[in-house]
Amino acid sequence: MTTLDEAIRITDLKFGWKNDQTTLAIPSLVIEKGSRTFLKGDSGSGKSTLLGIIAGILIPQSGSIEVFQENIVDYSSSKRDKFRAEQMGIIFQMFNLLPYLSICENICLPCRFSKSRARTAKIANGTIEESGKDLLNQLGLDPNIYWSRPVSELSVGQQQRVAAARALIGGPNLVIADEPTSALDTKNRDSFINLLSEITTTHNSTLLFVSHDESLANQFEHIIDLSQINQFSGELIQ
Ligand SMILES: Nc1ncnc2c1ncn2[C@@H]1O[C@H](COP(=O)(O)OP(=O)(O)OP(=O)(O)O)[C@@H](O)[C@H]1O
Repeated sequence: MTTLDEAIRITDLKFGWKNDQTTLAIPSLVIEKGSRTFLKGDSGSGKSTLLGIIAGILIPQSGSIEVFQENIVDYSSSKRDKFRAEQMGIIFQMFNLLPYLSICENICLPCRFSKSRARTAKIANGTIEESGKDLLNQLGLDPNIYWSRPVSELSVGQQQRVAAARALIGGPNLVIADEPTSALDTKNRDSFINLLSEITTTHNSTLLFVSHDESLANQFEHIIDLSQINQFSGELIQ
């Protein structure tokens, strides 16, 4: 059972991309509500897979994944989608911006799927759009220049920041960031992490951050090494 202080509780997780292979076998993992955690692990060790499971995008073969006291494994896929839209802001490794939408439309999208995030954005800045512009500005992109542009015109580092603004709008309870700084220079990377910390602290959001760059780990309260918690030893999933 999860307690009210917990954002995520994973119990007896087993996941394999194919039924006869195990990628993750995690007996137990607990992440406290409001904490900021750095998840590290070698390339290919399963970090993105674990984030996909926590986000309810991937379903494990067995185990329970409780997010804010709800076992999302038991949910239908539409209920999981709704839960994700309400509770989570996700910066995907490949950004997943919608290329046929403008920057403005991409950033404001979560507020179309979540009333509570729309409400929080309006309370913060008057309108959803102003909230998006404020985030974009804080991330170092001038909204006067970029707001109405198609995302296809952006550099990779700029797309990463638009993806971050989309994840943060409306203060979701859980922010999941998969290599969110890989395309940023040092200056933008540091201000990005500061902003992520600031916004998640303001909303008492839980932050789960994945990066190859271990020099970033000291900016987080908790560090989880996937190789320490993943008991996968090559056995088949039973
Ligand atoms: N869509 C997929 N289909 C089949 N296997 C996959 C798929 N995605 C990942 N894998 C496999 O799962 C394992 C874990 O991959 P994952 O992307 O989770 O690792 P990672 O730790 O995030 O790596 P990186 O740091 O390089 O992004 C790898 O062996 C990978 O080949």
